[in-house]
Amino acid sequence: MIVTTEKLTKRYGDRAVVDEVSLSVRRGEVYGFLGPNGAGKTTTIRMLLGLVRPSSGTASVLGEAPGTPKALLKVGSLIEGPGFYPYLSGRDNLRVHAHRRGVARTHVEAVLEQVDLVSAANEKFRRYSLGMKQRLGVAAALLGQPELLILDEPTNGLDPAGMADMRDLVRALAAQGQTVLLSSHLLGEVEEICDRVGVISNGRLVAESTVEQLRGDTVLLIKADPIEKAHVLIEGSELRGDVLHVRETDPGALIRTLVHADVDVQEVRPLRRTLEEVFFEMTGVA
Ligand SMILES: Nc1ncnc2c1ncn2[C@@H]1O[C@H](COP(=O)(O)OP(=O)(O)OP(=O)(O)O)[C@@H](O)[C@H]1O
Repeated sequence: MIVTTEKLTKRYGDRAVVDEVSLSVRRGEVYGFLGPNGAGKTTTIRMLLGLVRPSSGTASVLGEAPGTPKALLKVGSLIEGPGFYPYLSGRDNLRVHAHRRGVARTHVEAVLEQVDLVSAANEKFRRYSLGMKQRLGVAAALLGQPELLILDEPTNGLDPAGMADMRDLVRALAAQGQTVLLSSHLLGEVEEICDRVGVISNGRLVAESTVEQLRGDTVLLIKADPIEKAHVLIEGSELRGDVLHVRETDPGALIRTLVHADVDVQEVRPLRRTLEEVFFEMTGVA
């Protein structure tokens, strides 16, 4: 396990903004920390980085207590935009960061490549698009080859193209084996790039599982004629108006059964609950 928390809690006054959160991030996965604004994502992440002291509960990051020098050396993070100098180039900004963190200069070229900014490396930071600025932030977080990369709302404020770019970047890093913990209030985003998801609502972790598990079983929708005959033939099917719903079995076998019985099959398609629907059910927030 790269990260584990045990009943991690942060109270401000008598309000628990993070309330007994127990989560785990495994090596090599992209873990999505999903929740509406104000749910407690940033506070949790700040506790994992040793920036906020928990009121109770524990957290372990790469086997270390959060915020200890040993833990910090193995974690790269992008929370608030890192300080970059507008009049320095992207490359020079990274050199400054590398120097501050005691990372060899040669790493700068490697991370520029990782985030696909080599061709723009000599341009001044202030000329970068928001998406490029964010990628440079990820590059800075990658300096020192951290075992864990933590990104807090990495696509916030980006236009759709920038968001797509950032998703591609996270996927590319994951393909290289990088463990990533990212937070988001965007379901589609988490759905697309994460292996597992922790859903947080009002400070509480209300679910933790793979995206698939979260969605639950897939249901097949069947249109056929005559529908009543199909209903009788397909065990466990439910007649809903003029279509059938059935928990996914083998669609091929199902179609064969109907066709052999002279039932005309017009449509068979999966009815997938979107993560959005699931999320809404769990948090009451669309
Ligand atoms: N220092 C603080 N003092 C008091 N309340 C705080 C403090 N920091 C955060 N909060 C409150 O805790 C709650 C959770 O905030 P947090 O930033 O962790 O949420 P979040 O899920 O990251 O949301 P967002 O996406 O808006 O950042 C919010 O209601 C916030 O107002």
